[in-house]
Amino acid sequence: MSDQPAISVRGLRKSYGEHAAVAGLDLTVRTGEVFALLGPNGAGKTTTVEILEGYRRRDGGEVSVLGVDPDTAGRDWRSRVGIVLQGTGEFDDLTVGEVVDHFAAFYPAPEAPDRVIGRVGLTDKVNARTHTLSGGQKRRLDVALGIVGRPELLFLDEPTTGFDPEARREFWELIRDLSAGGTTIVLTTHYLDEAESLADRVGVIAAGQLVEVATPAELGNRQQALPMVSWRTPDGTPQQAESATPTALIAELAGRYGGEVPGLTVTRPTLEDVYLRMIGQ
Ligand SMILES: Nc1ncnc2c1ncn2[C@@H]1O[C@H](COP(=O)(O)OP(=O)(O)OP(=O)(O)O)[C@@H](O)[C@H]1O
Repeated sequence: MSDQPAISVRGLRKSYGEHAAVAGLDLTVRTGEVFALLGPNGAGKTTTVEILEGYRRRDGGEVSVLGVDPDTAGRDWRSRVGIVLQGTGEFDDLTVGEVVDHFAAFYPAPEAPDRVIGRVGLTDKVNARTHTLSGGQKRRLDVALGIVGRPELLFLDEPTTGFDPEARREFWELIRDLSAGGTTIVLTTHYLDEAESLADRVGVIAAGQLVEVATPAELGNRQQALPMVSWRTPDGTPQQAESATPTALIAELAGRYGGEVPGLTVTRPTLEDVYLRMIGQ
C-alpha cells in the first residue's frame, strides 16, 4: 500500500436546508485498502460518498480523492475512479454486451468487455436486453460498468442488495480479486457479514459524523470483550455467564453435570452486536 492516502477528508459539511446531513466528518482511506462505511439509514453515507465521487458539492471542509479535489476534477481524474451507484442496470433496448462496449469507450485503457462480463458472471446474458435481467443480474451489470475502466479507486454503494447468497459470495470473490490487483475499494453496506468478510477497515457513520474507524475484529473494543458461556440446567433453564476463563468455567460445569454440559455455547460479541451498541440500538 502506498503512503499517500487514496482519500483524505477533513471537516466535511453538507446540509439540505436546515438539516445537516454531514456534520464535520473526517476520514482517511489508505491506498489499496477495502474500506466499508456502515451506518443507519439517513446517517449521511450516500451524501459523503457522492461528494467524494464529485456528484455532489460540499458546503465546507477539505476533500482530496486520488490527490485531487473532486469539485474541480477533470476527465482524467474521472477515468481513474469507478462508481457503482444504488441501482440503475437498465439501458432501454441495449444488450448487456452493447452497454459494456459503450461504457468501455469512455475510458483510455478499458478492460476487454467480454472479460469484464465474465468477471461479473453475466457471460450467458451477453446478448440479453438489459430490461430482461433479474434484479441481481442488473446489479452485476452495474458492477461491470464500474470496473470496465480499470479504476484505481472503486466506490460501491450497497453493491449486493438483491443478490442471492451465491451471487453475494461470487461478488465478494470479485472484490477480493480487484483488491488483490491493487484497486482501492470504498463500499457502503448494511450487511455486517459483508463488511466483516471484505473490509480491511470499517468506518461507522452516525448523524453525519464518523464515530469510529477500526478493523472489523477491533471495532467497539470487540477483542477485549469477555466471552459469554451459555448452557442449560438439567430442568432446561437457560444460564449464561461472562468469563475471562471460559475453559475453567466449562471444566467446572462439566464436573457439575457429570460430563456433557447441556446446550453449551461460547460466544464473543459479533460485529453486529458492537455496531448496534455503537449506534445506540
Ligand atoms: N437531495 C436531498 N435533499 C434533502 N435531503 C436529503 C437529500 N439527500 C439526502 N438527504 C437527507 O440527508 C440525510 C442523509 O442521507 P444519506 O442518503 O446520505 O444517508 P445514508 O446514510 O446514505 O442512508 P441509507 O442507508 O438510507 O442509504 C437524510 O436525512 C436524508 O433524508
